Amino acid sequence: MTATNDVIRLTAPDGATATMSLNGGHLLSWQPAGAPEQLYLSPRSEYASGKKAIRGGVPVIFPQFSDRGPLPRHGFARTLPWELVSQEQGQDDALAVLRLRDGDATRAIWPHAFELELSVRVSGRSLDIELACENTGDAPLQFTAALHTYLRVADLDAVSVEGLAGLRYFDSVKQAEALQRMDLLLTGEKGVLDLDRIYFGVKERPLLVTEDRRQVVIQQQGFDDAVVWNPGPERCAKLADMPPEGWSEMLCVEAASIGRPIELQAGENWVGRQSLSLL
Ligand SMILES: O=P(O)(O)OC[C@H]1O[C@@H](O)[C@H](O)[C@@H](O)[C@@H]1O
Repeated sequence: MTATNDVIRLTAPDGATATMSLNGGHLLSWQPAGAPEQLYLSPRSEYASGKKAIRGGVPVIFPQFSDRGPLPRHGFARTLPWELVSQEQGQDDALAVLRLRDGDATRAIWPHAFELELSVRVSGRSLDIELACENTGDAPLQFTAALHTYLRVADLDAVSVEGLAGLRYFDSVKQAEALQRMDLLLTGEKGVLDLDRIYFGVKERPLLVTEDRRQVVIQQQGFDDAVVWNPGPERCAKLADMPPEGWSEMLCVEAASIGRPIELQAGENWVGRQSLSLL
């Protein structure tokens, strides 16, 4: 395992790897043991620190999801420099812990004292991403958050997501609430393209993402909701940091807490986790 500039490479003894950037506390790559890359990273992504978030991998969304508040879109954690707390190779895994604390830049727009820790663990065919927040101030604070995972797919038309049946969702494209009736969400379907939905109350339900014979199980803890996002061709064309066809090679399945913001009293902690396993 090495740390070059702001990039940290984790390698488990079984060959599973992950790469993280201290810029944004951003997971860039996950390669399970004996399997290809599982995360999408845009070839047009901008890496310049403090300017734009990296497009792809797993951006950390904190303390505000999307435009649901006065802060910059998706908050500030994804564009600030994080520090490396620890990095180690265990008997059957590799782990890194990154930290972000409040500073002048955050207090100028969000007047709270906090400490975020992002822990990433790779082992075999699984990846665990844990986001912890401690209220280090003396007043209560509230936030929304997400682990904005961009899954790499070969062809969105062949991808389905199972496990959301019966849940209410907010359709951010139509700006309306709806009920997910079918268990199978065909993400590349005509009419579903430009998919941007917040599913409420997912909690610990496992979600199964299938593309031909590849299956990834995603399970979350601590996060209430999940977001499924794909910009589709038209919206993608407007994203300067995505190639025109990039939308067909990715699907975001995000562990999130949006509907019910997380409240922390002084000294309290919250932990949210997203675990991915390649079957
Ligand atoms: O372009 P950004 O700021 O990284 O956001 C990407 C997308 O992130 C998703 O989480 C949101 O639901 C979408 O509405 C948004 O477009």
